Amino acid sequence: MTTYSPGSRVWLEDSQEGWIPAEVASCTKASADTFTLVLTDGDGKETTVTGARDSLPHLRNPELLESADDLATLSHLNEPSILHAVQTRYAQRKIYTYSGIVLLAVNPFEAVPMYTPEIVQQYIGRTKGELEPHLFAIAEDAYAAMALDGKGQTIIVSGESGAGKTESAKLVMRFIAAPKSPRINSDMNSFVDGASQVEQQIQATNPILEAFGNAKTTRNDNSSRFGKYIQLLFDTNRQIVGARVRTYLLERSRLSYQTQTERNYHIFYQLCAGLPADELKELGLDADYSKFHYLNQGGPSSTELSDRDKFHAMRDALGIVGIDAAKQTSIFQLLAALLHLGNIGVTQTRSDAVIEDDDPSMLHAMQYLGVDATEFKKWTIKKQIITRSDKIVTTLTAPQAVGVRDSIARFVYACLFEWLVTAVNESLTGKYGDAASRAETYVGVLDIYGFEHFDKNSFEQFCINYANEKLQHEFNTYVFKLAQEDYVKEKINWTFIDFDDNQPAIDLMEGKLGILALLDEESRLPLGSDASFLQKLNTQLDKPANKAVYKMPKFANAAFTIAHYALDVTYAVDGFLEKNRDTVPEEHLTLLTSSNNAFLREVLDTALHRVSAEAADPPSPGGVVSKIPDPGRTSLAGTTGRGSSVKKPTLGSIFKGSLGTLMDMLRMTNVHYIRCLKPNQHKMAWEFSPLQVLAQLRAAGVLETIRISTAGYPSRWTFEDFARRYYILIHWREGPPLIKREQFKRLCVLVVQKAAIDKSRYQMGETKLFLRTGVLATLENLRSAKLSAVQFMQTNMRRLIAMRKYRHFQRSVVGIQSHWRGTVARRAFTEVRQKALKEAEAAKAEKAAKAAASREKKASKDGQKFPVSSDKASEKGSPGKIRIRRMFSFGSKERSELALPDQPSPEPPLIGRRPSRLEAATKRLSRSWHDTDATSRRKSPNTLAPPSSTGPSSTGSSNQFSTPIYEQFMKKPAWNSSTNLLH
Ligand SMILES: Nc1ncnc2c1ncn2[C@@H]1O[C@H](COP(=O)(O)OP(=O)(O)OP(=O)(O)O)[C@@H](O)[C@H]1O
Repeated sequence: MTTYSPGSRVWLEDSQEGWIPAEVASCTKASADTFTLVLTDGDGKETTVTGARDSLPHLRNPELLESADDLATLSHLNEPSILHAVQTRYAQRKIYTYSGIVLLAVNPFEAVPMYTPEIVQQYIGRTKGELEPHLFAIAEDAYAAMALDGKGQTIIVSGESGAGKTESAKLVMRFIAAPKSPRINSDMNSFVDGASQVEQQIQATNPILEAFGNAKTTRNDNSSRFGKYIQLLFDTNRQIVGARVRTYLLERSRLSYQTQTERNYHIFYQLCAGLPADELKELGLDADYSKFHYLNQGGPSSTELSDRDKFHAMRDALGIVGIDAAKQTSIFQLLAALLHLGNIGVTQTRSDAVIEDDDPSMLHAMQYLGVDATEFKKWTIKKQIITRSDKIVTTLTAPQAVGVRDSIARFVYACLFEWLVTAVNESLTGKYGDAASRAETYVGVLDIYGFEHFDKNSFEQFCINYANEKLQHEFNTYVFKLAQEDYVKEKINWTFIDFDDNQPAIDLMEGKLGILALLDEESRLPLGSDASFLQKLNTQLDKPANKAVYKMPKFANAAFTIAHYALDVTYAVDGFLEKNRDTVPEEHLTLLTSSNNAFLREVLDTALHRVSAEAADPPSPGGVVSKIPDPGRTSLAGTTGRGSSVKKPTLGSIFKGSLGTLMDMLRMTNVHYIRCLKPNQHKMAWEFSPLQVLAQLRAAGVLETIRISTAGYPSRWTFEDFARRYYILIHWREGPPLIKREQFKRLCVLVVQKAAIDKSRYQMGETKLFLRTGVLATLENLRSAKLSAVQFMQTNMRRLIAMRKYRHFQRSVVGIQSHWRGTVARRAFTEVRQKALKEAEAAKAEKAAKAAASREKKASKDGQKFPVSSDKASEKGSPGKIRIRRMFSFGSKERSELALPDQPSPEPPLIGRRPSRLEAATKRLSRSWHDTDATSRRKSPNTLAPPSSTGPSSTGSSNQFSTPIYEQFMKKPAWNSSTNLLH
């Protein structure tokens, strides 16, 4: 059990973000089994939580694990931690994350450079986990497993609409179909340069299926409105020999109705935009598609140009899969017929529906369908009820007649789609399934709609969620089985545990007296209704045995609720019967199957009768039956004959049948999972809406899987990996030697003992160490604490060494500086002294000359007296002597010239003895030095910088010594470099 203590990192629930990080400020025991936590979030806001240990906030993982590329390695496996890991990685532009055997793929909503030929090359031959998570890693894993023992593989790609299933499935298929050493191609969308014919055919299926099966919806501009399973077939040499496509539950209602923001199937717009004018005219069509009722209910098309381009691409693709020009024209005629069908005017007179005999749309439609217009009109506005003894014909109201008209259009379109899939398959496997019979093994890719829940959920959501419930069951069984297999293989003590399985929900839907059975029963009653269906449901299913899965909603009358594995969904019964029956009246079926249009007959024949019996492809001419299991196909009729003896299957039963076949096949294969996630509703690149993704993680069963995982030992480490990471937890004398001797298991034992992990919380297997949830977090915390202590010691030791070095360096610099200053001062002093001596000598000579001159004068004017009145005359000595005296005397004019300009007061006079000239000069020089130095030191007190160039010597002072000395100093680079160093 994980513990809370001050400093523990937790997740606090938040209505906007889902969860926000917080820290435990204090933890106290409130009662015997309840605790009170005071939490502080990032903004410093305090929150107090009180509750039993299980209800306390989820713990956060150590930072190292927070953006782990495999969620299964998280120590605290909880919703917020998983969401946070996916969000952090997405913010780092990492769209793929593993969650055990599942790859989570978050839609980037913009082209990402992750599928280049270079990246394809990187993933070929590499095992999952060697490189960053990627769907190529999953594809390579599947291919390698298939190549190894020939076992069939299936990659299930699921997710909600717009999450990126189709794009992911296409990339996976391209990777698998790519030659295993493709030439590098600069076009990132086509890394299969030089693809073989089979590969080209496989790629050609995309534009065809997308044109006929995709449409613009509010959630996705290119939404696949059907599920599909594509099987890539390989021979014994693991070379691709062909492929097979199976489709599930095409959304038929779209053909006759679309909401304002959605569109009909792309093919209709492509036809109007891309067909040449003469061909359009021939078909009675118009480039302005808004003239057709089936196309003008939805929003305006903003992609006409791309519709035209796509039409040509689709036409080329039809050619590649072997549908020739004549067949193409027949297809376009049928499509034109459907558009005209939608334009047939139905009016109402009193209580009867009326269609004009010469309605141009009806005539056009019947012309292309090859059906008699009178008969068509009759059975569109009338209805025949066959009783045991009689046939009763009644008239229909206008809305009922419109309903019949639309059901015919939907039925023909569904048959056309089915025929196309068959044609594509013939091209991919050869007419007699030749490739399928040569194939030894396969990799299948299932692109299936994810769990859906809207404000109003109807029959479509019921079927989709039924499929997801079945897939989830397979998934749980598979994950659980895998987990347990590992325990057995590693020989650890393990009691097989049961997990809450979703079988009850599946039984509720498909059981003998389940929802689908009751719906079929009601659908077959001539007077069956949605209300009586709901009544049946409540009578049969609202029982204590179903309490956990079936509920009658409190606030909705015409609805029922199913507790799915992901969440509870309430279905409105309104329209269930109509959608389940969705078939044409018997009279119309007869009209269509006996049409003059040979192509229409072929289409219906293919769709209605080459079905379940042909579930396994027909034997090739050589009589070899395919070894490859067939994932089933959408059958539009039962297994019995044609005409009135056909027991018309309901959509529900068709879907149940094909799903059953699919599940049988999945059980025979190794399954790989890709769960696509849509990060936001407005298709914005790199925007992440946590609450929305959380709902998808729940719906994708990721959290359910985690729940299963946490029941056992979710963290598994090989002894070596574990030892190398955690050896620092034991004594340094023990760890490294054990690693050197490769005694990893022994080291693991020492680590868990040293960390005082309870024995019930880990198990030693044969090659792996199994840890219960939370243990890894404890070990990570211990490791972080130890590393922090080591780092602390290292930091302080480094600081000490650096300080010592610094002081030594500082002393050296100061020593050099004082030596250098001494040298410079001595040099200056010598210069001054020499100059002074010279001047003294000159003065002496001058004095001698003057004395001689004076003596001469005296001799010539003997006896004459001269008056002495000026100050100068009072000075004793010769003029030279007087000048020298003035120069070195204090208080004189010369002295002031020598003084530094900023010297506040003159030097006090020497008391007693008058200093010698040399003494005075030396003293002045040294004082000048000292003062200058002090001034510059004052200016930059913390440095050992040389005297500033703006100091006294450069301010125009008359100091004849300081200027050249400073200049010398300034010229010395050693000063600057040493100064910088000390900075
Ligand atoms: N790997 C990717 N890189 C770039 N863009 C992507 C990727 N995957 C999906 N997209 C974008 O998301 C859009 C929707 O993707 P996609 O059609 O595959 O969704 P989907 O899950 O198949 O939806 P639906 O169920 O409605 O068919 C694409 O048109 C594309 O713009």
